[in-house]
Amino acid sequence: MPQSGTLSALAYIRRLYGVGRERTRSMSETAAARTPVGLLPGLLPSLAPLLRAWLPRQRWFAGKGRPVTGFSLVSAVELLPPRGGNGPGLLHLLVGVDQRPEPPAGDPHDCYQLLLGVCPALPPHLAPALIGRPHGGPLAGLMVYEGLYDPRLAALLLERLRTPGPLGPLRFASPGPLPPLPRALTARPLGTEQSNSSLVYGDTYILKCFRRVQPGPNPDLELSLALARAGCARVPAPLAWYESTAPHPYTLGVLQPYLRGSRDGWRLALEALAAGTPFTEEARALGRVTAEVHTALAEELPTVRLCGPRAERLAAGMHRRLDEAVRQVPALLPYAPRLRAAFDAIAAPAHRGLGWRAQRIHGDLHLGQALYGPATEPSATGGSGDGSAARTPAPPRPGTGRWSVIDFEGEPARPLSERRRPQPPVRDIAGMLRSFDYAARTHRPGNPVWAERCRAAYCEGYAQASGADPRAEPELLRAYETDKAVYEVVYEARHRPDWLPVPMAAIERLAAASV
Ligand SMILES: Nc1ncnc2c1ncn2[C@@H]1O[C@H](COP(=O)(O)OP(=O)(O)O)[C@@H](O)[C@H]1O
Ligand SMILES: O=P(O)(O)O[C@H]1O[C@H](CO)[C@@H](O[C@H]2O[C@H](CO)[C@@H](O)[C@H](O)[C@H]2O)[C@H](O)[C@H]1O
Repeated sequence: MPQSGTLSALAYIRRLYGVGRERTRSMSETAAARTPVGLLPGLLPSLAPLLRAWLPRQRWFAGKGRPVTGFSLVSAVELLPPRGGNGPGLLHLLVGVDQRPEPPAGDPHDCYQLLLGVCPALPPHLAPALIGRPHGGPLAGLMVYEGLYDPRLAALLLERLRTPGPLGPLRFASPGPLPPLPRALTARPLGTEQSNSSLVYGDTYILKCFRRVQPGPNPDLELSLALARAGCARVPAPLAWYESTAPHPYTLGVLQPYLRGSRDGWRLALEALAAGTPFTEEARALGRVTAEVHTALAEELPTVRLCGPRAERLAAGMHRRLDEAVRQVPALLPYAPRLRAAFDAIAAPAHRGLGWRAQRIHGDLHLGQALYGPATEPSATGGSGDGSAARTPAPPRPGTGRWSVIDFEGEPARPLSERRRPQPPVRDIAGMLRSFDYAARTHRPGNPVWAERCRAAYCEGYAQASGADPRAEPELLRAYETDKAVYEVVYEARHRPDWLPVPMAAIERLAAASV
């Protein structure tokens, strides 16, 4: 076992998992990083049948429901060469996926980040990670699997993040040196697969690997760095990240401190509903935190006023998204005219020379993005002086903890350029209001009074901390709630059809309300 927190992690991996010297030599080899020229010919054609079956089953695969018609290799890096010894290899691939029909706007194909483990025989505990065994090509006869599920490969990725610098088309970066690695920092994939894939290292760090990537800085990294600069303690500050520099700049992964002992707001809200207890104090505190985050973002990044054509474009965007949503989910059609009235109402002030304040925002705020944790800061390493892992604190009792906000990526389905634009902060508030409604409707029996109380308390908390009550702009709030509900209808239809009635009930309510 390692002697100290600053051990060579390679030596640690070697000892812990019995990875041979020949194999681990690859760590220094990878520093000189190569595109695996020997692998390229035939690699993608041999993986294509496996990926065609495996990709659409992944929660993070955005193109569900449209057959995959082809693949293209955007980049390939051997983080650990396959066939280098007895242990596994790790391939980093960026793969373009062609589907039919092509999306009506934007890129004709999506690009996904894949971290593929490769080994001669898969240990039984990794059986669920199997992608398949290519019949031909450079990996013929080897097992190809989801590399993030293999703690040996996850450890390698963390070690790579500790040594900033280029690696072929990849670049590893950090704002400062990582704290010493605590002992026994075992990696586990986060159980709940969401839009991306996350690995938790010994309850100390969390590494989020983005799946569908788009060229340009991912706002999850960009905004978390800005908030760290602003000294906002409500958002875990990035410790390291990796990106690709060629052929396109993609943000690929971000390492943050893991907030031990915290629980997400969605679970807490459902528990409160089940216990029949109010959630208004938590909602009020969350409103205050949202205001703190918005204030810090407005201090750190540009703000604008959306007047004239820019305000009209806001409404036009909502109309466009509704058009597309109706195409995908025809059940929206009967409600569309009434929903459109809500969108038109926000363009009206533009005709009177008025406008809306806009700034960088979270972009996909809901209860699952708020973590309620112990009021005191966890230590940066999670380790005690001797390098042993710290005990995970018990989750705080209601009223004794504090909220943090995570996942500033915005709505993953939207183009990155759109997600990075300044937007009215009311949009985030609408997202959270929708979430209280979601929780209350998911619970049996539904509890609209609970939701209404939470919604009011959340707005009050926001007003207390920012001086601006979001309810003072009712047209904007309603338009954004409607826009969010439309997004949710498409999201649920695509990812969780059983949940479709939840946002559809909101659509019905919003369409029935008078403008
Ligand atoms: N810093 C953190 N500390 C503790 N848990 C976290 C942290 N960041 C994320 N999580 C957990 O990981 C889950 C997924 O993270 P998120 O950033 O929302 O990923 P995705 O983009 O895949 O939805 C969250 O719901 C939360 O439970
Ligand atoms: O957390 P992600 O960035 O992956 O966000 C996506 O998935 C969310 C669900 O996990 C989805 O949120 C919707 O369901 C939530 C309950 O599960 C609810 O609290 C939210 O209000 C509702 O929008 C989110 O929209 C989607 O982008």
